[in-house]
Amino acid sequence: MSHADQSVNRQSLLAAADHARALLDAMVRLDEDTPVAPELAQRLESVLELLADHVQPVEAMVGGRTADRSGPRKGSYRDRSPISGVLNPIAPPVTLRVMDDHTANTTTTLGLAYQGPPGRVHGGFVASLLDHIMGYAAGTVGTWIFTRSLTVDYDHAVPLFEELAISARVDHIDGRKIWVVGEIRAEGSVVARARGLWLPPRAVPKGNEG
Ligand SMILES: CCCCCCCCCCCCCC(=O)SCCNC(=O)CCNC(=O)[C@H](O)C(C)(C)COP(=O)(O)OP(=O)(O)OC[C@H]1O[C@@H](n2cnc3c(N)ncnc32)[C@H](O)[C@@H]1OP(=O)(O)O
Repeated sequence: MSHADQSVNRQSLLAAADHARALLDAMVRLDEDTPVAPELAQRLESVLELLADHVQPVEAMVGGRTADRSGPRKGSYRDRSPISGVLNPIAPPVTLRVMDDHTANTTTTLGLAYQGPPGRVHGGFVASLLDHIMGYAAGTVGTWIFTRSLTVDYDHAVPLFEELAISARVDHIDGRKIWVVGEIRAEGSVVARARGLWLPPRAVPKGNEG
């Protein structure tokens, strides 16, 4: 496939991911007695049939930078992230800004697919957002790092449908330990805060040494 074709294909994939995102939103807004339910199930089944011969085996997609170098490039690992992956429909997605001063930030607005208590973002997803943005701040110190500990304070409701500003910074480094703080603001006020510890593995995971 030529570069131009690749780029057109990627645009189509991005559009498909956006449609899938809109589908997730529509699914959680459907009335249980919606008359279109049988047709919806049928149409989605045929979409899955279309994909059946084209989805990659999971082994090709698991892993980091060097997953399956044997075949043609299967696409970026980061594009598949559940938080910032543009090709992953469960990701809002958020566009990360990662800075040289060991900070990371983003903004996002979440809809009903992320609802916990009525009108509020699910607490687990609040933690996931913080974990991800804080992980990227920690990732400015060392490439391979894992969340070892994360403590979230839910100070106030994290609202749906309003722009959330999520930011994180490395607080201090103690040997291998990277301590990070993060927060979420809505309308300028802090609604959730977190503190966490990130650590590199003792050995780089197999297949990702390059
Ligand atoms: C392509 C790649 C790009 C990557 C870019 C980055 C972006 C990523 C974005 C993604 C973001 C999403 C991110 C994700 O989703 S990461 C996925 C979720 N996290 C994991 O899966 C991690 C699971 N854990 C482990 O694998 C290991 O525990 C690791 C490797 C982390 C460390 O195993 P290791 O065997 O080395 O160490 P240890 O566990 O014995 O502990 C080590 C030290 O830590 C101290 N300790 C522990 N807890 C606390 C505490 N609460 N307060 C104070 N101290 C604490 C403890 O006492 C000990 O201290 P010391 O005795 O050594 O002094």
